[in-house]
Amino acid sequence: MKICVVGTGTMGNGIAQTFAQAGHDVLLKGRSEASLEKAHKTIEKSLSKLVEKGKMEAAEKEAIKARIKDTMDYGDCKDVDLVIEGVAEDMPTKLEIFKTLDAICKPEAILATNTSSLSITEIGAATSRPDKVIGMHFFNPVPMMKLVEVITGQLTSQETHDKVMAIATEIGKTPVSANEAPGFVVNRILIPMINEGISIYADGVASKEEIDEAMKLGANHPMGPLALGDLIGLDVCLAIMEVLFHEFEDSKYRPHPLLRKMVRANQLGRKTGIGFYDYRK
Ligand SMILES: CC(=O)CC(=O)SCCNC(=O)CCNC(=O)[C@H](O)C(C)(C)COP(=O)(O)OP(=O)(O)OC[C@H]1O[C@@H](n2cnc3c(N)ncnc32)[C@H](O)[C@@H]1OP(=O)(O)O
Ligand SMILES: NC(=O)C1=CN([C@@H]2O[C@H](COP(=O)(O)OP(=O)(O)OC[C@H]3O[C@@H](n4cnc5c(N)ncnc54)[C@H](O)[C@@H]3O)[C@@H](O)[C@H]2O)C=CC1
Repeated sequence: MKICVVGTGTMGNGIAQTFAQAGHDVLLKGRSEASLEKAHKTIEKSLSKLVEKGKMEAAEKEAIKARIKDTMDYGDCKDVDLVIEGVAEDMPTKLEIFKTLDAICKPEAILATNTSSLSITEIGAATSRPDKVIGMHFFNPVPMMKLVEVITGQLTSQETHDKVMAIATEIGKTPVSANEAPGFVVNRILIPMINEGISIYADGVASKEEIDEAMKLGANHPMGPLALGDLIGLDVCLAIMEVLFHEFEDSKYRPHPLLRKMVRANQLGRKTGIGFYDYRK
C-alpha cells in the first residue's frame, strides 16, 4: 500500500515512521527542505531510542528510513492509496489541502485527517468523495502510543471505515471507532483536564512540578498535565479547546487565559523549546 503523509511536524513525522516501520512505502509531503530535514532528524532520534531500549534491531533502522521518500509537490500523490493529513489544527488550512488532494489523488484513494477535534463532515464536504474522507487520529508520540481513533463523518462509508480499521490494526495499533463529535473521545476528556491543570497553576494552588507530580502519583498518569501540554504543543491544546468551546457553546470548555498568553508568546512547549518547562538546555 502506498501512503502519503502530509505535514512534517510533531505528528507527521511520527505517522510516517510508524507506517514505514510496518513495511509500507511512505511519501512525506513537506513545505520546505528544512522542515523535511528536521522531520528526518526526529525520526532518526526516535528510531535510535527504540534501538537503545532493545525494541528494534540496529539493522532495521536503516531499512525503515529508506522507505520514507520526501516530496514538496502534491502532484506526487496521484498514485497513493491512502493520504493522512497532519498539518496545523486550522479548518481553512485543512479544507484547502483536501481540495488539492481530491483533485490530484486517484478516485479510490482514501483521504484521512489526523485532526484532533475538527469536523470530518466539513472536511469531507470540501471534496467530491466525502464517503472516502475519515478521521485517523493518532496519539503523541506516535511510535509509542497504541491507540488510533477512527472517526466517521456523516457521509463516511462503512467500507472506508472498515478499511481504515484494518489498516490501523495491520500497522500494530489498536483502533477505536467514534462517530464525529468535537474532540471525539480522548481529547474531550484529556484537553479540558490539561486546561484545568493550567487553571490550578494560574491560581497558585501548587507549583507546576507539584501539579504534575500529584497527577502522576495520584492518578497514575505517565506524565502530569502541564508536561503533557508541553508534549502535545500548547497551540494544539488551545485550538482543541476553541473547537470544544465554540461547537458546544458551553463555558465549561473556556480556554484558560494563561494558555492563550503562552501561545501568543510562542511558548508552545517542546516544539519551541519552552512551555511550562524549559527544554533548551
Ligand atoms: C492532542 C491529541 O490530539 C491527542 C494526543 O496525542 S494527546 C497525548 C497522548 N499522549 C500521552 O498521553 C503520553 C503520555 N506519556 C507517556 O505515555 C510516556 O511518558 C511516553 C510514552 C511519552 C514516554 O514513556 P517512556 O518510554 O517511559 O519515557 P522515556 O524513555 O523516559 O522517554 C521520555 C522521552 O521520550 C519521548 N519518547 C520516548 N520514546 C520515544 C520514541 N521511540 N519516539 C518518539 N518519542 C519517544 C518522550 O516524549 C520524551 O522525550 P525526550 O526524552 O526526548 O525529551
Ligand atoms: N501534537 C499532538 O499531540 C497531536 C496533534 N494532532 C493533530 O495533528 C495535526 C498536526 O499537529 P502537530 O503535528 O502537533 O503540529 P505541528 O505544529 O508540530 O506541525 C504542523 C505542520 O503543519 C504544517 N503547516 C502549518 N500550516 C500549514 C499550511 N498553511 N499549509 C500546509 N502546511 C501547514 C507545518 O509546516 C507542520 O508541518 C493537527 O491537526 C493536530 O491537532 C493529533 C494528535 C496529537
